[in-house]
Amino acid sequence: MPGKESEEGPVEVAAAEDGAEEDLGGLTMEELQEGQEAALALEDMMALSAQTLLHAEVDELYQEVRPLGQGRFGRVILVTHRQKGTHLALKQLPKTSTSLRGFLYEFCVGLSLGTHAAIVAAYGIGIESANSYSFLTEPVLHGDLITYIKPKVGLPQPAAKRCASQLACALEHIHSQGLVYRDLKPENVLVCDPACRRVKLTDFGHTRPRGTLLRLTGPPIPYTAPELCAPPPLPEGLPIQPALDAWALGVLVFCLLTGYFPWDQPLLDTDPFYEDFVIWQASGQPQDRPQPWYGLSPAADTLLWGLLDPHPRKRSPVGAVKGYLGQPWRQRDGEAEELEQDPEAPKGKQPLCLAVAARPSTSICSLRVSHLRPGRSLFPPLGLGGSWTLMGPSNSVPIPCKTLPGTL
Ligand SMILES: Nc1ncnc2c1ncn2[C@@H]1O[C@H](COP(=O)(O)OP(=O)(O)OP(=O)(O)O)[C@@H](O)[C@H]1O
Repeated sequence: MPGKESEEGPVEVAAAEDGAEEDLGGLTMEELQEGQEAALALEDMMALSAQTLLHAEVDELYQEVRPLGQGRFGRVILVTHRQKGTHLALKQLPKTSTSLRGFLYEFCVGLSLGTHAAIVAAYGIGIESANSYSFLTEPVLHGDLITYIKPKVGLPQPAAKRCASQLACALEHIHSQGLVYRDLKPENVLVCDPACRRVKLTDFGHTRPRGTLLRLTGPPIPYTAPELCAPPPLPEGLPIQPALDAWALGVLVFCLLTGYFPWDQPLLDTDPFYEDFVIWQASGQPQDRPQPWYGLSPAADTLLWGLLDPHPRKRSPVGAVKGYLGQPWRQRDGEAEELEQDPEAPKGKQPLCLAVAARPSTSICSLRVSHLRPGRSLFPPLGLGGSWTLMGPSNSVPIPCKTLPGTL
């Protein structure tokens, strides 16, 4: 997404003369300065890039080979350079939905970060055409990570660890530049080879300097950190911190290891899966472990509890992943089974696996139900949408809770 200017603004330094963190919405003076330096460096780069934009139609310079992807804001095409024959990825943003400033912002952030091995390299070529703005990056030809995460299974453990470690390094690099990425999700992670050995982060349209004031503008998604869902500390919004990315990394690692989202939204009272997680974090008792978390190892629990701490100041930094790479992240398969069928589990919390007929899809898929507590709902695996009818274990008798609407 190209950089948006509305609803965002820098924090006023003058508000913090006595160094009180409250005046800065929880930011320290040092953190604020780091963000402001990043913002100034980007402004300089945007001014220079505006002067060096090529004015041409894309097909005068490049030959289209095939589409690589389509986002909400732009399409990405594989092209070849007409003289050299080099393959490149061209992201094209229509002028109807993208301002020159928004384009320059995304272009320059990508350019300043693209030197990292786990970030898509940018080529510093920006083009203004009659109806669009475009820039060029390296093409990454094995699709995005979402297609590799098997629903209800995830990725093989070595691949999950490699992805987590490379993404943690990429995010650390972004944070070291005074920026917050803000859009970590599998769709923005490009895969370089079929075995998922190397991945690269792309799409810097949401990246902002640390301390930029932001409000949540749409409904939260699993990757949205809880502090963004709460009323902001300053009237203008929440000053953003790298902890937002640490939360999203925790959710992504959970998805990689299980093939499930841990919750739909990190909202107590609204999302029973999040509520279960917070109860388990508070008690630390094995019997409170939410069903979707069965199968994870103690090391994965500790790592994820740190990244998913609801308090941003206590949350582990993204680099914490590196300290856990030498330990298993999943229980042995047998152990996971034993846990699921634990006869000692209290009756009211016995996990249950039910068959669900998905509509309008024709396939029958098995979904998990959180706990046998009244009012508790389905735990949706990744990648399934539509509305659902709960069926009994025999796969024939509908359960009294009838049709559950559910859209992913
Ligand atoms: N360098 C690249 N090489 C190969 N495919 C790419 C590349 N960059 C992007 N894509 C593909 O194009 C899709 C859309 O790109 P991108 O996320 O940059 O667009 P967007 O409009 O900003 O998306 P969003 O809706 O998330 O804001 C990606 O999900 C990916 O599949």
